[in-house]
Amino acid sequence: MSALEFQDVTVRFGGHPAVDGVSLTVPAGTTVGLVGESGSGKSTLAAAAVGLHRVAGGRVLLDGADVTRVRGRRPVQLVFQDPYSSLDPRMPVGASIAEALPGRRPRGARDGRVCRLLELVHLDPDVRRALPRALSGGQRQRVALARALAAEPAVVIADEITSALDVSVQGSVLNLIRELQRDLGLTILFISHNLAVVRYVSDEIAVMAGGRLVEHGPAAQVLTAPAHAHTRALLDAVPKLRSS
Ligand SMILES: Nc1ncnc2c1ncn2[C@@H]1O[C@H](COP(=O)(O)OP(=O)(O)OP(=O)(O)O)[C@@H](O)[C@H]1O
Repeated sequence: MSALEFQDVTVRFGGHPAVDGVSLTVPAGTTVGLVGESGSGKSTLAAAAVGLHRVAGGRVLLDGADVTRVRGRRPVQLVFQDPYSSLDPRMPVGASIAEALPGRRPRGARDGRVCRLLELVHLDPDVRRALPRALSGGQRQRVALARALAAEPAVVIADEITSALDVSVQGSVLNLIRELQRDLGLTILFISHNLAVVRYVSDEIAVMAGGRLVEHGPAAQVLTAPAHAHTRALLDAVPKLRSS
């Protein structure tokens, strides 16, 4: 299990800071939910952690080492809202997952590993022969998770992974996230604009607004005693928040 640590991270686009001095730790083996309205900088922070955006200031550390400088195998895996962006539409999903497996292994061993990864995300191993377009949105998102797990990551960053799904499917993907976190001891940064969704999976909740982190604490505390006006506004946007 590994901790992911953003230390005073700044990311700029054309001089404008989209992420402005954010410090946030995702403790090993826990899920931290990151919420904030559209444009608050959540995705930019996530992309910085996997080297997709250059960090203009600060550092992103994995167990104390700068993760943006890691060569080869990526210990931090990012799963997006739209699995089409991570799955090649012309490639059977099994091949997409196999591509992400580390190291060399015989074909039979690769196929066996792909089947086990599909089972882990509760898909029939036969799905490996299908193209992404033959699958439902929820199934594609499960394949994207299997592909991320194939890389044997220490940390998974899930960026709005349920936002494009029907509400009924959202619940089953959220259950899967909880299960994977618990069974594999993953460290997860779970990003969503929807506080109700974040609440369901998170040990801690962090809130971004205007590129800055404005609130962070245990999930129950942030939800019941929000300290910042932005958090209260996000809570007000979820009128049907039920207790569980
Ligand atoms: N590649 C880019 N080039 C220029 N500006 C960008 C780029 N990516 C993001 N931005 C800007 O950075 C700011 C933060 O965007 P970001 O996508 O990180 O926010 P977000 O909280 O993830 O919102 P959303 O959920 O809508 O994606 C916004 O003002 C956005 O327009």
